[in-house]
Amino acid sequence: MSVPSSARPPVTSHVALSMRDVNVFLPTSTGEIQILRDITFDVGRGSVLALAGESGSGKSTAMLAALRLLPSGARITGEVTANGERIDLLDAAGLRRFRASAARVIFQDPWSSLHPMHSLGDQLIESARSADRGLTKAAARSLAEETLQRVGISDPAARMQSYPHQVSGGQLQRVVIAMALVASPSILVCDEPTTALDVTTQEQILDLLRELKETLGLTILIATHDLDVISGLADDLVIMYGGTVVERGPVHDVLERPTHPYTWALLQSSPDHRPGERLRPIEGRPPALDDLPPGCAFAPRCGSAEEICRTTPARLLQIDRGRATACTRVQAQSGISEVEAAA
Ligand SMILES: Nc1ncnc2c1ncn2[C@@H]1O[C@H](COP(=O)(O)OP(=O)(O)OP(=O)(O)O)[C@@H](O)[C@H]1O
Repeated sequence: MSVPSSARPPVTSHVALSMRDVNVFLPTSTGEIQILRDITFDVGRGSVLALAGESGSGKSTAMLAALRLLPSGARITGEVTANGERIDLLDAAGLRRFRASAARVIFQDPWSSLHPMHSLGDQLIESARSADRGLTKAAARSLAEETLQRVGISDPAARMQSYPHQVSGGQLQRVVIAMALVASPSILVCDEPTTALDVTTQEQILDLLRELKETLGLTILIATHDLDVISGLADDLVIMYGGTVVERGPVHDVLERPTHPYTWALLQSSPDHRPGERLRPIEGRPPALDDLPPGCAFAPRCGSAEEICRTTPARLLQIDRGRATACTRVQAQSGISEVEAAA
């Protein structure tokens, strides 16, 4: 018996952040290039969803699209919903409010997230007051100190006086996380937040994110190359390839029973799941986004590809409760067809 195969479940109140058929086009000297294709996923309220894939698969662009932080000239279609609000329809004032308080972003490199000439305290206070204009400077200061304590910075009052160059990378990433938290966001978007840090520090930052999810009920969308990040922190996993989602599901299901040959190849390329290890490249090269093959984008690198994979575009379809795959062969084996999906 087949299960319902729509890969687009309705957005419910349990969903904090949702992307529906999101396409992103960036301008080039000769026109525009499509970076993302039909991205669809939900991040459950208070849960962690990881985006994984090789470099260039579109993870960062998907995160920027979720916050409408794309470079100028970018064109986006589809729907982005956060806390029940259509982000793709917000005007400039609505967007400023959304980014100042509801959703905050943490980038890979903590040094680039902070102004080198301003004290950490001033930057934390500014961040808190950008989210709540009614907050006095004194209240913002005490919120900043409390938050530094929460993220594991000792002697916060003294640390507030420091400048970024006086603090180690791991401590600085904690400060960047505190800068996000002073805004009391419900959604934290983390773009490879540990990649620039040494392995021990990576572990500490991951522990902190786990703790914040548990104690504050934060919803976290995280992009990563690191399988250890995925298995220890995420509830759900989205695998991206060539600007599209090729597999989606609960993290342990996907890691233990991958359905898409690309997911399988990713896991094979890093069999030990060692902490801090970046995924080793898979044989062959990722596709050029402006020259995708006519069928499945992974077919040229896929040892199991058949004629249909090379000729028919792959579509992400639900094959089991909570599981979706874009592998045409697996869909056929599961008795799922696109006709059913459209019904
Ligand atoms: N401003 C831009 N103009 C043109 N192409 C871009 C731009 N930004 C990103 N791209 C292209 O979009 C694709 C996806 O990039 P993106 O940074 O989203 O991938 P990623 O999976 O996050 O990679 P990484 O892990 O290396 O950060 C890449 O091919 C990249 O070259």
